[in-house]
Amino acid sequence: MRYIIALDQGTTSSRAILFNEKGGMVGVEQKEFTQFFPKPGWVEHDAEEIWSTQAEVLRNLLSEHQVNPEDIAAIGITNQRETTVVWDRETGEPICRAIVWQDKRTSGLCEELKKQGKEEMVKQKTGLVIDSYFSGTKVNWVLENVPEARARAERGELCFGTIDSWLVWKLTKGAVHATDYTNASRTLLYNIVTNQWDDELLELLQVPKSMLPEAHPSSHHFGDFEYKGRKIPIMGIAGDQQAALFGQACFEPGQAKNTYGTGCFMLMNTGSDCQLSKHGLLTTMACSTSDKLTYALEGSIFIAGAAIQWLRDGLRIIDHASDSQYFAEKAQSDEVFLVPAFAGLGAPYWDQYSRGAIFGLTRDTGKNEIVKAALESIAFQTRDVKDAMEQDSGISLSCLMVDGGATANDYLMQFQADILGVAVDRPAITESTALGAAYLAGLQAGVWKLDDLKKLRQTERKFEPEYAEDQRNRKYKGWQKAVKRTFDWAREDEV
Ligand SMILES: Nc1ncnc2c1ncn2[C@@H]1O[C@H](COP(=O)(O)OP(=O)(O)O)[C@@H](O)[C@H]1O
Ligand SMILES: O=P(O)(O)OC[C@H](O)CO
Repeated sequence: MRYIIALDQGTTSSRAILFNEKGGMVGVEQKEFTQFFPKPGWVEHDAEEIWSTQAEVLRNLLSEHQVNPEDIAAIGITNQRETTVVWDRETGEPICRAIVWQDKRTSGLCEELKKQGKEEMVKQKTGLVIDSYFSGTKVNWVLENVPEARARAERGELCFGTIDSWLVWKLTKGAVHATDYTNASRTLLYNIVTNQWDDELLELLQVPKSMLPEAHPSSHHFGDFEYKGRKIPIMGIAGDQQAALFGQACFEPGQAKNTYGTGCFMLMNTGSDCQLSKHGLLTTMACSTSDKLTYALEGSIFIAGAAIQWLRDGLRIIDHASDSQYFAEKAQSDEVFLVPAFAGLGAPYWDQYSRGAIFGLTRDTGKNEIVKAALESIAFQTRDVKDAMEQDSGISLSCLMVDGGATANDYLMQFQADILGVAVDRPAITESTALGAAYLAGLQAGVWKLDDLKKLRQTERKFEPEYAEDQRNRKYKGWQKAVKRTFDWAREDEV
């Protein structure tokens, strides 16, 4: 039996997952790591801790399951995207903490770039909007604010990478500085039409070219990790959301998935068509197994499962995320709406000044109603994105493939089907992200062919919509009214 290891480096935890050649999950190791919130709107990770937790779960997986290193065909890496690491090429040490995708410190620079009228040029080249979410302004911030950083970067002494690059660097002991197209396409520095780092964008954000990793297709031999005297090849890399699209076997144009984790990310494969959105979505690169490029439309929602974490850790009204289902089912009112714009709003609104709010409170509103509104906000945001996606692509979704931690919640899944008016399909393996990374690596290692993978996906449960049309429309209108009222809230000149 041959095995593939997926390293899944997420926003809140590092995981290592062992898959066998039938696509079955044989083992999982997971370790959470520290989230730093040094100032309002700032979110940081310690890149060394990311590496140490990732290395630890990999070691534990290998020792726990006593797999012969000879039987491991390849490693695939998948990662939280956009999070920015800058390290010293000589010592391999990060020069500051990693700036996380949720971090808003570069909102001012983004605003400035928009005022300079750069939005259209950036969109045409990158498929993205100008937002602090992406890596480019974060690299700029590091170079401007860490002492000596700019001079060192100009001298070619510093490397920039998203988390995949950082892990490859560490796994190969500094021999390889690389990334894949999916991750590169989230930096605001990569031209997704010409498929290369873009000089005009590098100039705009003042990032020296010498800092950048080499970009390759997602299935590619990136380098080797030495374990017990054997070289295990790293054969796959993809940003976690593109990996999930691949892991859900959405290989054909028009197929879409939504991943419910800290945020929610809906992606639709658009094939070789680099379609730019007119409705607030992003265009991004999907996984490529060769030099033939594949694109996707993406709706990025910043706060989804994180709203449930907030109920647990912030408000402390639930003990476990899974308790949210129990309280939501006991709720009496249907009129409370919670807009979890804790980090502004992503797709399709892109309002970095929006902030969270709860609407429709009355004297009888209690914990149950708030919990229900938080869960439902995840489904409403998904509906916003799904409508935009249908308008952009001209395709009506007949079914939505779902995955990620919060899909364990049956109340949420049923409400999702109800508010979308289409079926929601939960697969037997909801670890689509890791599975996608394993598929990419396994394809390159010759363990699978693409046709084999199509047969591996199995549905665990399909949630059919039960709402009548008018009920669906009434609820959704309430959400639209609520979300609009949060716009521009934190803008200084707003009265
Ligand atoms: N049963 C549940 N109901 C609602 N939300 C849940 C449930 N289980 C987990 N979550 C949420 O899902 C998220 C974890 O999912 P995961 O896919 O591991 O996220 P990530 O990869 O972003 O760290 C957390 O934000 C958590 O609050
Ligand atoms: O780590 P996740 O699953 O929250 O995903 C983060 C996304 O990649 C951010 O773009």
